[in-house]
This record gives sequence, C-alpha cells and structure tokens, in this order.
Amino acid sequence: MTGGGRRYVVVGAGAVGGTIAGLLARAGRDVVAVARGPHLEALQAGGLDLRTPLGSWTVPLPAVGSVAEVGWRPGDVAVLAVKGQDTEALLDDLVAHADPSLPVVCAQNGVANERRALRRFADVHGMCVMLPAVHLEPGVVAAFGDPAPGILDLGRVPSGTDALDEEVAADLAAAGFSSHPHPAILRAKHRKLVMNLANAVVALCGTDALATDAGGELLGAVAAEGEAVLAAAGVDVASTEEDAVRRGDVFRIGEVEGVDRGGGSTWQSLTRGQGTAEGDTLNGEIALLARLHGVEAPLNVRLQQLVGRAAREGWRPGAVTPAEVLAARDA
Ligand SMILES: NC(=O)C1=CN([C@@H]2O[C@H](COP(=O)(O)OP(=O)(O)OC[C@H]3O[C@@H](n4cnc5c(N)ncnc54)[C@H](OP(=O)(O)O)[C@@H]3O)[C@@H](O)[C@H]2O)C=CC1
Ligand SMILES: CC(C)(CO)C(=O)C(=O)O
Repeated sequence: MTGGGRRYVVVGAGAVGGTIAGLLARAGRDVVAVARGPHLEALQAGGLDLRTPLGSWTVPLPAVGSVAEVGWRPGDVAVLAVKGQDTEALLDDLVAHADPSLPVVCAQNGVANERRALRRFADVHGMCVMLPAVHLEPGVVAAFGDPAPGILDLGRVPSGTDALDEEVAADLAAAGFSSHPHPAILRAKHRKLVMNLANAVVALCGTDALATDAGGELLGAVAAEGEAVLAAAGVDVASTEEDAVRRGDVFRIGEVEGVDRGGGSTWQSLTRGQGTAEGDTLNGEIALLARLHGVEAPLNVRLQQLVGRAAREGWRPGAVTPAEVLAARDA
C-alpha cells in the first residue's frame, strides 16, 4: 500500500487499464479495478494474468463490477481506461457515486474524453498512452513494450501540472513505466490522435493490408487529412520530431510468449466482437473539426462510418479493402 491514502481506481481493466492496474499493484500501490462480464469474474476468481516480455505474473487485483461498488474515499484517483464510446455512460455513473472533487485521469486515446469528464468533474488530467497491449481473453492482458511497458505522461487539462501529476508519474515510474508530468498534455495527445487515425484502417482492412501499396497510401492519406484538419482548426499539435524525442529508445515492441500481438485497440474490438468501436472518438474528432471549420475530411468520415458499422454488424478485420476506403476521397 502506498502512503498518504492514495488509491488508484482503474475503471476498465482491459489492455491498458489491466496493465496499469496490474503493474501498480505489483509495485505495492493500492489499486482497485472496475471491470465487467467474464473479465470481472476471471479477475475475482484468479487475479489478473499479466504477460510481458520481462515476465508473466498472476497479480491479485481487488475488482468490483461498477463504480457504485468502489466505496469512494478521500485520496482516490479515478483512472479511466475504457474505450471512448463507453466514457459517457461511465461518467454518468461516476458522478452519481463519487465526489465532484475526485481527480479523474483519462488514460485513453483521443482528446474527447477529457472534455466529457470536465462537464462533470473539475480536476481532470489527460494521459498520453503509448502502451501497446492486448486483451482478447477474460482475465488475461499482455503488454508488449520492452524494457518499459510504455510511456504514460500526464498533465492537467487544459494545461499545466500539479502535485497529483507528480505523484502519479512517480508511482507509474516505480511500476516500470516511463511517466513525466507534461505541461501541455493535449499537445502530445493530439499528436497521438493523428497516429490513432490508423486504428480504424487496421481494424477494417486487417494487419496484412498494411504491407500493401494501397494500405500504405491509405494510412498516409488518412494521417495527412487529419493533420490538415487540425491545422485548419488551429489546434496545437506536438511535432513528429518532438514525439520521436520523447519516445527515444524507451521501449520497442517485444515478444510475449504464447501471445500474438495482432492489431491495435480497434482491431481488438472487432476481433472480440465487442459490438462498438472507437471511431467516433478518434476519426470522429477529425470529422467534427472539419465540419466546425468548413473543410473536408472524406477519409476520416468514411472510416468513422465504416468502423461503427463493422462493430455493430460483427465484421472481422479484413472485411474492407484499402481501395474501398480510398474511393471516398475520389468520389
Ligand atoms: N490496446 C492498446 O494497445 C492501446 C489502447 N489505448 C487506448 O486505451 C483505451 C482503452 O483501450 P483498451 O485497453 O485497448 O480497451 P479494452 O477493451 O481492452 O479495455 C477496456 C475495458 O473496459 C471495460 N469497460 C467498459 N465500460 C466499462 C464500465 N462502465 N465499467 C467497467 N468496465 C468497463 C471493457 O469491457 P467490455 O469488454 O465488456 O467492453 C473492457 O474490458 C482506449 O482509449 C484505447 O484507444 C491506448 C494505447 C494503446
Ligand atoms: C499505437 C497503438 C496502435 C498501440 O497499440 C494504439 O494506440 C492503440 O492500439 O490504440
């Protein structure tokens, strides 16, 4: 247990949340996971099966089925690690059970979750999550970063850092992550957003399609469209050089025995048949800004529409070709 009564309530203990909760717990921090369905049952029955290139462990992890069951107390910090499409429902629940002064850290991709949280909570922190991880089986999470599992910088939203950021970063560092307080976290998160516009491509077209000429063309065009829209909207985005400097050689993608990495988080949503996907939060951010600023974003609009439909209708990765998506640009 950590001193000072700090407790990390990690809501959504999947790929990212499971890795954060599991490694914080292994480092002796006080952690509660909020999970649901068969994953909750597996956590409660046998703990978290956490696999990494550095080793695999069964981590005993206190787990409850909803934020109503947490028993919130002073010193708690909520770490949101659900996908963006689940944030609104979660926050509605959270606001009914936790004090409005609860610090909320959004360990999620995109930049929409912090705004959702700020409508209900005053003390909101964004986290830029560079943590390649997989959760395809109840109770099991694999994180591929080696030697650090990932980079988890955080800061207040809209800007600045405070004592909480310092404390969380120190606890994450003790758990093995690279984590720094970041005074302009949304700047970093917008750079990550540009990268995550590819999530829908990987999910729809499959990982093999990325090695094709059409796949490469699509990935480049989707990112370029995102950059152009963010520039038209006047958004402050970290440069690729700044991003590369921060990544440095903190981690590379390692091997985890017995686990195939497959694709990113949206690919995992389709592979698991989750029924929803994160397109509205990721490509939808570009669609939103394009509409607000009078510019076009046909590729991101198409990806948002397709990945939502794919999740609803149970399509598997590979159901769509890059050429089919590129056709939206040429229509
Ligand atoms: N996976 C990765 O490599 C990376 C992911 N990210 C980002 O991290 C965030 C989380 O993604 P990821 O970890 O992949 O997602 P996962 O689907 O693996 O984990 C999210 C978990 O949250 C659960 N959940 C959703 N709503 C609730 C709720 N109200 N109460 C309890 N549990 C809930 C989900 O359950 P259920 O399965 O039932 O839906 C799921 O188990 C996303 O924003 C993603 O883009 C960032 C970097 C890398
Ligand atoms: C960068 C990447 C693809 C790492 O897995 C990611 O952020 C995601 O899966 O959402």
